[in-house]
Amino acid sequence: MNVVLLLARLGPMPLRRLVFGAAVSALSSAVVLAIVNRAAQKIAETKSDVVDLWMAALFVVCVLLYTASESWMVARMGADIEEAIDGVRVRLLDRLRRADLWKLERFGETPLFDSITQSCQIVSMNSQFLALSLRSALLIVAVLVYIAALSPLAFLLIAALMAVGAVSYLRLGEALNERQEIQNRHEAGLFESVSDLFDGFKEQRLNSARSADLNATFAGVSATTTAARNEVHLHGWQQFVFGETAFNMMLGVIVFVVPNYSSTFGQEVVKVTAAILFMASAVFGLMQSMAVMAAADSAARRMIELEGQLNELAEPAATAPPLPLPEDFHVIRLEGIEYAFPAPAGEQSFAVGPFDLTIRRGETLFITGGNGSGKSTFIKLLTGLYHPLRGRLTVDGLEIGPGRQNAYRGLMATVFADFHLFARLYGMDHPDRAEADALMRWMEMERVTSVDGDRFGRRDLSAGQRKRLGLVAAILEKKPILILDEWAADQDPHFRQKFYREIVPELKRRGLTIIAVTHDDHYFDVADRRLHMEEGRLSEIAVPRPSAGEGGAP
Ligand SMILES: Nc1ncnc2c1ncn2[C@@H]1O[C@H](COP(=O)(O)OP(=O)(O)OP(=O)(O)O)[C@@H](O)[C@H]1O
Repeated sequence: MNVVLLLARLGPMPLRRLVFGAAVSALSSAVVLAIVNRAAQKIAETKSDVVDLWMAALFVVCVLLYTASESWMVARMGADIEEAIDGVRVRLLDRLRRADLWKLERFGETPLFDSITQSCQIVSMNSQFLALSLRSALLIVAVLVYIAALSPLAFLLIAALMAVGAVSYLRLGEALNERQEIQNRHEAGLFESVSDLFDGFKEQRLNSARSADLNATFAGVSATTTAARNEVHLHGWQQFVFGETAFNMMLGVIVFVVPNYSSTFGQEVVKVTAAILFMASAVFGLMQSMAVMAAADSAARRMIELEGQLNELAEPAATAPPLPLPEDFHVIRLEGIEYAFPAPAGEQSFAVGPFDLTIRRGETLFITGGNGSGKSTFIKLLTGLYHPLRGRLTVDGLEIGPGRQNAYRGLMATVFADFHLFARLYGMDHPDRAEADALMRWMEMERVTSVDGDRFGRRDLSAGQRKRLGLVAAILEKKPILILDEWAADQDPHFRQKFYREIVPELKRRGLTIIAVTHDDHYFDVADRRLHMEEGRLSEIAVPRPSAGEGGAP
């Protein structure tokens, strides 16, 4: 039971509480049955309608005990399972945070979204059924013990019938679980289709053929999901109807079979029948809970599995003891660095390197090259987001292994081509207000938005404006190295010129080492060095210097 495993992560106490609550609830319920039977028998024997007050008082106590223990158990269980879910959710996010980039790219987003949102919700909504299942199971055991005390023969027959019924019921449950798994896979496909529609909303609105095709594909995925769901419902009901039939058979056995083999059973038949009918709510409750629990259990399994998978996605830097690096470094050296993307069978993988390169502090380096030549891959290797297959990276002679990875990354501020503008300036407690305002003016953004505390006032901006805010955030980080991937690609001609002719030189003057991927050949002269990428290989090209009196801008 994966929900139990989830709960066990909080230590032994929640499980003990659950068993204790269920036992008290089941026992008090069974005693209620015994009291009712006893009281009814007494009335039948004495033919008197005088109420036995002691028995009535005991009855009230047991009913109150049942109510209190049941409410306490379900409420406690709900709180415990929420705490367990919270723990898993936080751990999932923490592991995700420290995952290796390329392993994460391979893993995909869907299972992560599913587990962090949907699975948590399913477990949370259905967890109380675990408490009810356990209480129902214990109540059934208690009633069986009561029946055994009344008539050992009836007990043996009922127990045997229940054992056969339970095994068949569980077999049907296994078939149901398989269908449930198939349904989950189809639902993940449905989720992917919906994401596709959201991500490509504009494109599909502008092209009716694409929109119709997308719709047909979505309808197909939706139909298979519906079919899978129907299968689940069908198997669920088949299982339930089988359970009901088996239960009715038990009553038949009591009334039609047992009297043939026991001469004394006539005195007990009413009590045993009452006991079985009393057990009905527990049996049907258990059957229903098990169906619901199957969904919660498979969601809990997905959460537990994902935790394990994310463990494997963690990069070595996440667990290695951290080692420091001097912030005032002088040189970064790449020696024989090579990397290749794993390729599907039969296809050739894209490989970059070997890179042999020295970057000196304060240099402005432009990385140029055609689309798909490997510039962004090089940047990911340089920033330590991808790990080279061969070669080594050093800072002032210190090798960047797992222990120094975080300190090394700490030297850099970045604005990637597909950068994300965070809701808050995470990691910056109190950015200097005056400096932030000055930067906003420098980026010509002061009329559009502002830095309020540790967040930007607005984030619903154009692509070029968002990039400007990304640069403000990167400069505010005050890191010695600034890495920009096609930063100016979204800028208008005026600001592009300002970026290359004013901003980059000023940042260089402030001592920053700037490494920028660019296609803007009019401004290559701004760099100290230009490295050109072709099919994954870097070569240095002389930087054109404007002759005296010649303006750099086009
Ligand atoms: N996650 C990935 N998995 C597999 N292959 C990848 C992955 N990312 C990039 N590639 C491949 O690596 C090659 C280089 O990609 P990269 O993004 O480094 O090029 P680029 O020079 O930055 O191109 P552009 O100028 O278009 O941004 C491409 O052929 C691409 O197919």
